[in-house]
Amino acid sequence: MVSIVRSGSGRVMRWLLVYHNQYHTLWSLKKNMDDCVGGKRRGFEQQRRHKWEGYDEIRGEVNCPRCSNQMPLIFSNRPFLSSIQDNGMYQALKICPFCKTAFYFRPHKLFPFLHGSFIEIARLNNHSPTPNPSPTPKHIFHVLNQFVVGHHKAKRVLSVAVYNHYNRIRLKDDDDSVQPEKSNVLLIGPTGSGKTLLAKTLARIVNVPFAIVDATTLTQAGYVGEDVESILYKLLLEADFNVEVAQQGIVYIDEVDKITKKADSLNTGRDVSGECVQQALLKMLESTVVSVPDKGARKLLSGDSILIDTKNILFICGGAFVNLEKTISERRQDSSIGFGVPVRANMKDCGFTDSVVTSSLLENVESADLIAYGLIPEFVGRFPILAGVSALNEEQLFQVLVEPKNALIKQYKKMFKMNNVNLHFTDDSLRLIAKKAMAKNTGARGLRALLEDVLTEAMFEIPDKAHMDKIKGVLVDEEAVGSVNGPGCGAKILYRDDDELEGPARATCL
Ligand SMILES: Nc1ncnc2c1ncn2[C@@H]1O[C@H](COP(=O)(O)OP(=O)(O)OP(=O)(O)O)[C@@H](O)[C@H]1O
Repeated sequence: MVSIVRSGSGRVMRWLLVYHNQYHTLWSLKKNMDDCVGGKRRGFEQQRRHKWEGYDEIRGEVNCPRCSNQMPLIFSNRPFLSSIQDNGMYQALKICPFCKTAFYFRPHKLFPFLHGSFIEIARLNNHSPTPNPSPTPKHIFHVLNQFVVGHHKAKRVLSVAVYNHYNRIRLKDDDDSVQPEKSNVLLIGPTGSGKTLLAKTLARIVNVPFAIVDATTLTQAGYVGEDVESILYKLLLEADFNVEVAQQGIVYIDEVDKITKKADSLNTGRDVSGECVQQALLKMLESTVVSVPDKGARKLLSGDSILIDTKNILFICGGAFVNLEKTISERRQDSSIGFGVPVRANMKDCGFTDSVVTSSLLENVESADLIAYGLIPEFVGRFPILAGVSALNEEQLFQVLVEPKNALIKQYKKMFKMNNVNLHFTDDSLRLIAKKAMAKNTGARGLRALLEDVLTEAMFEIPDKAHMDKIKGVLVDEEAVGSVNGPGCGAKILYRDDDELEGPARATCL
């Protein structure tokens, strides 16, 4: 929920903005709108313009439904075309200055509350060269909170890192010899904890192109696999081949823990060692001009290439670094914090759970731990910002299901709504799904698979037009989900005909 403040008056009136989903927004006006309809309009500032005399404007601040940045908005009952007769309807057209997305505000009714929806018309220019104005760390943190559950400390670290990075770019024309260096970020945390989501959301907030690559597929030129240059080709693609824009994008390199010496010893089957891949990445991570083969083809086969300067590209690397906490614990023991007793054992004795111990250790990760793990010092040196995220606990998995703007439950409800069917979940069923995901140990990644299991049969049945008008709704309760280790009967399709319960649930549940 976001409040909109009416401007132009000493008395601030708050409105309530409720997001339906990313594109459509329901507007509610807390204050009874009685004042502003039927010609009374006492509550609003009336701005008369010479050409459009007689029409009213309502000024507000809204958060862009796409990028969440705040922008001013003016609703007017002035028709968009002078040839169209005045129908008294308030409406607004707006291009978000941050993500360059054009929206039309279509009101449905003004009384008793202002109701309407945002319609995305077009994205004019996907990305702007330097985000202007650069969102502040607090704003970045606030938006991250809307999309990513938990990881409070990592979000603060990332908010500051991204703010500084883009501020640093703005300094580029300064004559001053002081030039802040680039600070790439290394995110450490278990699978499905939201590392990629964090990086993706950051790119969205600052509205720059974003590319994801898997470190395990990278290799050196001449070997089977992707050359490191292909990373920049992906960024170029995202930037619609606008080199200036691509040069300020964010690259997320996943699974960097798989290009360590330790991973090599597990025989990954690659032609080149992980260490060679780290070496190949070094120049790009820092600042160099890379010749990116056109069409992403290999340099040897292709004629043309595009030059990309990486000095303003923010690289975020992520990896699970399984058992890294042991290395950290051993180091801390050496530095006598544990008085000879392993730190982990110490903390466990104090009643901390395994995950709390792990996350607290990961928050104290240092470059030396990563070198001990098998990253080469030169590689680690290019990541001055280290952030640890811990495995999500059961409560957080529950929150992932319902709270983020793009929460899974909201996505499925929307899909069912497309067939005019309401999907309901009981609170207990969602908690059970979270429990099952915990047992699977795949973090939030496992939640979607569990929901698919429960909903597939219902999704198979519902679009069948013959039954659609008879359907009252679809219910997911504990029985539908089953138990921690066993499957349930699947979502229950409720028919208008009283006691009728059909679909996958019928045989087992009734
Ligand atoms: N903290 C979180 N808040 C909200 N959603 C999350 C969170 N963590 C994971 N998810 C959900 O789980 C999905 C997978 O997460 P993501 O890919 O970011 O994990 P990851 O840590 O990068 O995993 P991996 O290391 O395996 O790549 C996301 O698309 C998102 O829907």
